[in-house]
Amino acid sequence: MTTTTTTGAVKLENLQLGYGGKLSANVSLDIEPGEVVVFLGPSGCGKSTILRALAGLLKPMGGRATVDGREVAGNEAHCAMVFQEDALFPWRTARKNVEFPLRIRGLRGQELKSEATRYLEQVALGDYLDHLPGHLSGGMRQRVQLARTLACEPRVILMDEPFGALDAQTRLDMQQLLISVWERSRLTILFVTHDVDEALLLADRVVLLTQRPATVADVIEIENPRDPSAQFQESYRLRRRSILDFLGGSAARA
Ligand SMILES: Nc1ncnc2c1ncn2[C@@H]1O[C@H](COP(=O)(O)OP(=O)(O)OP(=O)(O)O)[C@@H](O)[C@H]1O
Repeated sequence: MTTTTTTGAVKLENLQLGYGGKLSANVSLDIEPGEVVVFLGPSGCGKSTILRALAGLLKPMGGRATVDGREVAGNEAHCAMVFQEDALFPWRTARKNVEFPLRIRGLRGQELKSEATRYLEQVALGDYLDHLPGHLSGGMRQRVQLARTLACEPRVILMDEPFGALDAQTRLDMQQLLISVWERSRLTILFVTHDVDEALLLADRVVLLTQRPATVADVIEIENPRDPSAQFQESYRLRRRSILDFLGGSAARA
């Protein structure tokens, strides 16, 4: 992987997570700065739980998670989350939504406006600055959410099935948009999906998780990450088949 990114190293060390004393995940994993890691696993295994812990929304039952050597605590500023259902303020325009984290960062006046505009232009929404979320399509709302996430200047972006609710074409467009955003920012991205093709397109590494409690079953290095033409290679077809077999086997055992 060629990247000059120096921040955004994520380390999960025997990280145990759960609810009401019941274990949902027990994972160890080292993620390099600027890496895109995609989690795949059976439904309910604990994928979202891992992201929630990194966002500081869930306290570990054991072990630890660090970002650049610093233990993740509540309200983790270094990690920003993008959910499947957009979490925009419906009464604020696209630009005002993006201004929100910028205000927290201390920006005001013309600088606030121009920075928010710049982030929205990065996601090709420069013509929709004053639109309310309700007047935007699902894909556009996800783009606003991505712009708002970038405006937080996180070291790590956590994406929980962000394109799961979009139609097939919009989903492909969003994948390409995310690739172009990543190429510019080189941020570390942890991404959860159920879609094997999405995982194989976006990831530097795909992490296969077992049934609940999620543990790391396998880590697959992708040779040509973010190259759409890779899907026409035989190696892609074989890898895709083996992942589908793994997921199918997990579902059968559940
Ligand atoms: N707030 C909660 N309270 C209690 N149990 C929970 C809570 N959130 C999740 N769980 C349980 O923890 C387990 C892991 O949930 P999680 O949402 O992380 O799975 P997932 O792999 O992301 O699922 P899916 O692929 O279906 O989205 C599930 O069995 C779920 O029922």
